[in-house]
Amino acid sequence: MPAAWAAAGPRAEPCLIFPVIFSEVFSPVAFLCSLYQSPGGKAFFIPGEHMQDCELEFLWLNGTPKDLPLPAYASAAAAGMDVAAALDAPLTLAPGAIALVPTGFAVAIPEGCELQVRPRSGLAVRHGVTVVNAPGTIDADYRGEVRVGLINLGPAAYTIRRGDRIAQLVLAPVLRATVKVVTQLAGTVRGSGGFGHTGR
Ligand SMILES: O=c1ccn([C@H]2C[C@H](O)[C@@H](COP(=O)(O)OP(=O)(O)OP(=O)(O)O)O2)c(=O)[nH]1
Repeated sequence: MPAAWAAAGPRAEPCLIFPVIFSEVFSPVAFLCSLYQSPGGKAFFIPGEHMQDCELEFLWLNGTPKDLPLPAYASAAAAGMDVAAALDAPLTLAPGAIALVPTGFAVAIPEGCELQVRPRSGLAVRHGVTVVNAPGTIDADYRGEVRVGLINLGPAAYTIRRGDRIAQLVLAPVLRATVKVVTQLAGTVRGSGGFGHTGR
């Protein structure tokens, strides 16, 4: 995990220091979404116990349902919380069909983070049912119902029932850019080569 996030390097320094100072002083929650600046100038996420402190507020929109679980991690180190369909009636997705499936809740995400709506690999590989806009983005300032856009890419119709786990929610940090117009970009070896220019 830390290696996967390691990347920002010295140029990210100004935007990394603020969240650390801010979070350490004001918000233990936001701390988890912050980057830590090492003496060597490399940025990385602090692994370990801090990552378990982040609190997401969930609000059931139609009262707490007796039959639906809260989004939950299925294993000790799972990255995503499985989320269940809050359907009133079964929904059959014909091959090629898309449906927006309700979850029955809204969330308040710590500023500086997003929730990604990602497919469950079992559903995708076994039945071709996946998140059509994967990864869906739940913005920190969104207060509407979280919904999951599903598409059936498989050859057979697939029925989703209330309580079925349809996707997973992954909390992730957000870096926002300041856009600056320039007349020339710094040169690189790759230059404008892309779209397979290095071969198969
Ligand atoms: O899978 C998703 C994706 C988005 N949303 C909600 C939360 C998100 O904050 C909002 C807007 O999503 P997005 O910005 O991806 O959609 P848009 O088409 O650009 O809509 P908007 O113009 O409202 O931003 O819709 C979901 O509930 N599920």
